Amino acid sequence: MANKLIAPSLLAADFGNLQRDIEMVNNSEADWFHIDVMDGVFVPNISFGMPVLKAINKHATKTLDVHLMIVDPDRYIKTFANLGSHNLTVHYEACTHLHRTIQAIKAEGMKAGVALNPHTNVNVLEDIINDVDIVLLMSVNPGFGGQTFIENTYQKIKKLKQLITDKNASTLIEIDGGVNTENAKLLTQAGADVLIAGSFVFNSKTPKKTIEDLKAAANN
Ligand SMILES: O=C(CO)[C@H](O)[C@H](O)COP(=O)(O)O
Repeated sequence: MANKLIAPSLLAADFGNLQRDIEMVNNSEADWFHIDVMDGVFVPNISFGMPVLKAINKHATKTLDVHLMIVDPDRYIKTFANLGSHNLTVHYEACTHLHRTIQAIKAEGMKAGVALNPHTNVNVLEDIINDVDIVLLMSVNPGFGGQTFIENTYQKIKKLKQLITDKNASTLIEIDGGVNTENAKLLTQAGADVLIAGSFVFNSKTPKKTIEDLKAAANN
């Protein structure tokens, strides 16, 4: 089984001690930093934007996996590339010309991701899956950390995995929301490649060990 990746979500970090939390992730078994940018329009919450990403990039030593929960993301593709993003994920629901957006992300040298809200059927990606590096399945409604995992996600992962196999694509499946050591193994067994975890990691008294436990559960 391929190495399953863990991406702690900085949304749940202590912003007053951001450098400390970034160093913790740097020194842990985590693979990526997950960074949620919210605009208060596409989702009912505002997180952080460019200056914070610039600060994260100064200290982070791992892949920056940026998730744009914003309307009309095309406006900022170049900006996020310049800020050091390695992966840039946009929402299917926020894009009018998804193919064009994906090409624009790749043209800036980044991996292109597409996120699907819980209500969006994975079939909408049928004609574009070979162009997509990462599909991020929201396993909670986007906008807030600490929500309960939506069980329907398992069947979406299996369906998406089948689509990827049928189309002979090499797309990674990333899961976002409510991930913990209870569901990590079931998620990777269903076909997930990358697990994002925010509150489960940063609310833990021993976050570095929690990342280790998640990594072990995901790869068990
Ligand atoms: O995209 C997100 C919310 O919209 C986050 O990445 C999500 O917050 C993950 O956090 P948690 O592990 O606490 O559910």
